[in-house]
Amino acid sequence: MLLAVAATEIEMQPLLSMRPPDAGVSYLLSGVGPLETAVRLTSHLARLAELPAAVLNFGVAGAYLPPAPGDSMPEVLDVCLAEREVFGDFGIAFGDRVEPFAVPELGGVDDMTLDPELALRAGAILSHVGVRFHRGPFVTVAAASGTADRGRFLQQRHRALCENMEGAAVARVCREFGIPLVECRVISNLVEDRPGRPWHLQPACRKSAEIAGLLLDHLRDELP
Ligand SMILES: O=C(O)c1cccc(C(=O)CC[C@H]2O[C@@H](n3cnc4c(=O)[nH]cnc43)[C@H](O)[C@@H]2O)c1
Repeated sequence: MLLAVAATEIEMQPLLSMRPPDAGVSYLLSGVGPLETAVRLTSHLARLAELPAAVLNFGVAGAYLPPAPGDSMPEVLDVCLAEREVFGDFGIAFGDRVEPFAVPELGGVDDMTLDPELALRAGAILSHVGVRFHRGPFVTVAAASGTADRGRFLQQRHRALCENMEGAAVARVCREFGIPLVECRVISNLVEDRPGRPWHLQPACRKSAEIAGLLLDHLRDELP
């Protein structure tokens, strides 16, 4: 059994509408943000008689701007596969900067490498069908970045591709339960000064659901 997790109806619904009910896959709406996600996912997993073989976290994300002109970064509707997930706004905020606590004991697990084998498999599945994608670190924030400066800070601090509001919480819970996680998102917007350009939420959600369906179909056949 695989578990597909998305934050909102607008991200989940296109996947459900394009797939028949499937004995090999279950679905969970995590809600928006790391707290709601950790609570709902933990509560869901704790009630299962058998844990899923893997979790897929999918949906949309905001791409950080290129650190220097000409640098390659994801653009709107690009596909991104996570190598790591980091809690980007855990610590002490100085304007757009976030610094870790000086006392290490105050820190929890805030930087997680995702299952490398699963990430490789997911990458191979995407490549096999000709889907181009970016691979790299993702940042999770409780407060979506509203300025390009904050985005630039988080991008440079973590060498990250994009930000979202759930992935690190999913990673932390999966680590606790010993479940491999793969995370794949499609860019709906750029992290820039608000209000910025309009978001491409609907096409990004549709594309993200198509990619999620593809990954679920292949991984369901490959995993125990
Ligand atoms: O209206 C807003 O300002 C707003 C801010 C963040 C997310 C939303 C959504 O409706 C989408 C839900 C989902 O999208 C992820 N997401 C997408 N872009 C970003 C971003 O630039 N920063 C953080 N999260 C983003 C996130 O995982 C949300 O759960 C609306």
